[in-house]
Amino acid sequence: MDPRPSLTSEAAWLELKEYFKSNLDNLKLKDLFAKDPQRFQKFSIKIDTPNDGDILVDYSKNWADDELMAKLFRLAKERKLESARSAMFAGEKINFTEDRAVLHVALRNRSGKPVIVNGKNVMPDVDAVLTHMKEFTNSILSGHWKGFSGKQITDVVNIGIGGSDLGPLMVTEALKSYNKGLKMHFVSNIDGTHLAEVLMKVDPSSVLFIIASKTFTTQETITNATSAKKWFLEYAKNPAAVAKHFVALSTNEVKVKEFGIDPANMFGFWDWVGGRYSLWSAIGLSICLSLGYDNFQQLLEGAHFMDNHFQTAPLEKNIPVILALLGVWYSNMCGAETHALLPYDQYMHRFAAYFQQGDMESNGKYVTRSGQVVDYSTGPIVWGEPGTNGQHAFYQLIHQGTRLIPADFIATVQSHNPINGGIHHNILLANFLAQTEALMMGKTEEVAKLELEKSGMDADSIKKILPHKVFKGNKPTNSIVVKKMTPFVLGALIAMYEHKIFTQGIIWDINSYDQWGVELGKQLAKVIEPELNDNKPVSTHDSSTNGLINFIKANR
Ligand SMILES: O=P(O)(O)OC[C@H]1O[C@H](O)[C@@H](O)[C@@H](O)[C@@H]1O
Repeated sequence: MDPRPSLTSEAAWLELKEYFKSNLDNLKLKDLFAKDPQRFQKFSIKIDTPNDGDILVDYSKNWADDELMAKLFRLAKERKLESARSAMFAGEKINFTEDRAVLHVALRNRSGKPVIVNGKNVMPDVDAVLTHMKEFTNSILSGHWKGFSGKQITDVVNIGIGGSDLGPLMVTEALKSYNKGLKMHFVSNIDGTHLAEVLMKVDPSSVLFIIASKTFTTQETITNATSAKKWFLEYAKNPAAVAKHFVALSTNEVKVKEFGIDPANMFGFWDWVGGRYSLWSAIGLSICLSLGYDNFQQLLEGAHFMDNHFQTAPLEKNIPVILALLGVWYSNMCGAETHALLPYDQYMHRFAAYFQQGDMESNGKYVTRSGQVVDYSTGPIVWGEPGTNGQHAFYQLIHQGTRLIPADFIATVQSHNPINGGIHHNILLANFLAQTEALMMGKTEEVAKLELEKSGMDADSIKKILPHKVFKGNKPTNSIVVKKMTPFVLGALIAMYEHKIFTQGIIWDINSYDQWGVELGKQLAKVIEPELNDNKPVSTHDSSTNGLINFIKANR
């Protein structure tokens, strides 16, 4: 990709700044709706999936009108978004700090077309790993695969961290109703409690450990895997039994062998798959085992469907592009610092946690691709919890706090658990709808006053309480509604956010695909770890770090 001029010198950027200053008062949500009866039709997009119903993205409750949208699309064009998108899909090494292509889209490429990396079509390798995953999954689920004592596998423990944990965990939870019978467990934290708690629940003769690590050098994962193997061998006694109970997902065959896992039990992937984009690769093996291979394939199909939309829809009708541009508007022009992801779906309780890595590790960068320090903000803080729990916890601050918090509300029309005649889901949906309406409409002083008067309150008390009862409203939200959370639809939603992150990275001119920021803490932990092995006081750090280390040593 060519070097880009500084973002703050782009004509569209300057126009947006000006628009913010002179027009924000004209972008009040209530007025925008009053002015234009067609606003919902104009500012929403429905895409029709082949078998899983429509996906509706309603972005009409945003501080945006036609003129603003036109400026945002112009910004995307000035930043050469379309050619950057082609570069990614064509396998150019857009992750230049690691000299790597960025091709998670190849992992779910169902088009039959080749994808070339370093002059080689990678699709045969991708398909070979998928076939291996399919065979293995079928053999485990059918009970054909037996443990060392002849028992079938009943439990799967995925040991990984970051991208080798969050994706499989989020998806197996989000699609739990498709589970084929295996009990799924995830161990990520180096805190021995995480592994110890899981080991208490599983039987060594019927457990399968999946050691998931792109590099196979991550300290947490290798330590957890080593402790799991030690625990397993205490029961199995025979090192040959490891082959029946340990498999590896990695790009590093040498390290996998060194750990003692047979390369026949290794599922490979490649350096052009970023950790936080790897659930589509062999890292998805626990997803396959939980949902069955056909459902995993549906997840890939859904993502591919969204890849096609992102590649072919005009910018003005392109969902990831629109979500990204609105995010840029709020972050860079309106001063928003965070973005909330609020799924009204209990199964999606790890969705925000997943995209904390997806977004914050991708776009948490302060240096442009050409090495300049940015003079604008980049990736937002991403956070969220499922509705309605969030409503009873932090929504107060969204409704009446001082900060601007753009939020995506996500809901499914149909529930996987329509218990008690569907009343739960009706109430859930009513809350989903009411919140974005309330955030937009607010409650004026007049309305609040009338309500208090009607309740019979005296004038003095009304005066005291009235300011606290007013909601300013005008809080922007997106609503994303799908028919049902199927594997296909979830795949499409994940890919939608991936491409949103890509688009924002291009606007901000940062490399969204490296993660050097996670290294420094790891390096320092390696220095400190041996210092904890004796009781001698330490004085080589700053006084705070010395004080903390010495407190720990004195209290062991
Ligand atoms: O799969 P691995 O190699 O164990 O890495 C696990 C994680 O490590 C680091 O925190 C980062 O590089 C993440 O992006 C990665 O997902």
